[in-house]
Amino acid sequence: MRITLDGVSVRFGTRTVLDALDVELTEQRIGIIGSNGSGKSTFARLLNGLVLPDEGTVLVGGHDTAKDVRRIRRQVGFVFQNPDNQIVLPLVEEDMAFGLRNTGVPRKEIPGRVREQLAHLGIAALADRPSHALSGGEKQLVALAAVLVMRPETVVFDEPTTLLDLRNRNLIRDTVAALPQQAVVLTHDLDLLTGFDRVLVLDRGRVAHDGPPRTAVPWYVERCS
Ligand SMILES: Nc1ncnc2c1ncn2[C@@H]1O[C@H](COP(=O)(O)OP(=O)(O)OP(=O)(O)O)[C@@H](O)[C@H]1O
Repeated sequence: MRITLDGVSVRFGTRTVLDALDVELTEQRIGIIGSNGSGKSTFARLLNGLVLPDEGTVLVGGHDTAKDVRRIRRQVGFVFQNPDNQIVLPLVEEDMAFGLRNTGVPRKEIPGRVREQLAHLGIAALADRPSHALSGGEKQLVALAAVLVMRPETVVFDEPTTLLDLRNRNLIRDTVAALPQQAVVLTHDLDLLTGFDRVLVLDRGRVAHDGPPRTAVPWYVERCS
C-alpha cells in the first residue's frame, strides 16, 4: 500500500511534535526508530487516522485519513504496545469475533476465521481461555491475531516486543517477518529490523535519516547512544 504524508505537522498545544513531514511509504517492511519523545507513536497513529494532522494530508491508498477514517481503519491494522488497551472481551475467541461482527462478516463464518487465525499463529489452544488470565506474551499474540483476523492490508506495530521474554520476542519477530502484509514497526529493539527494506530515524519530529537498516541503524547508534 502506498502511504503518503504531504507537509504533515502535528502539534499538541504549542509543541510541534511532527514538523512538516513529506514521506512516501511503499515498502513491505518499514522500521521507525528514534529516541523517547521523538514522535514515533504520533507518526504511527497518523497512518490509520488515530491522530489527524494539524497541517498537511495523510493519504492511505489514495484516501485521506481526515475524510475516510472508517475505510482506513479497516485497511491499516494497529497493534498497540500494551495489549490490555486492545483486548476488550472476556474470552479470546469472543474478543476476536467482535471486530468481525462489527464489519458485517456473516456470523456463520466468524468462528472458522477466528480459529484459523489463532492456529496460524500457533495459539489455537488459547481460543477459550479468559483474556485477562493470559501471560503478557500470550496477550500480545492474541492482540496481533485480533488485528490479523480483520485482514488489513497494512499492519502498524507500536513497540511489539517491549513486554516480551526472549522466546516470545523471537516469535513476534518471526511472525512479523512472515506476514504477507506490509508492516510498519516502531521499535527500540534494533535487531528486529534485520531484513527490513527501510528504516526512518525520527529526531524531534523530523526524519533525520532514511535508508536501509545497514545505514540507518549505525547512524542512529552513533548519534544517539
Ligand atoms: N496526546 C498528547 N498530548 C500532549 N502531548 C503529547 C500527546 N501525545 C504525545 N505527546 C508528546 O509528543 C511528543 C512525542 O510523543 P510520541 O509518543 O510520539 O514519541 P515516541 O517517539 O513514540 O516516544 P517513546 O519512544 O517514548 O514511546 C512527546 O513529547 C509527548 O509528550
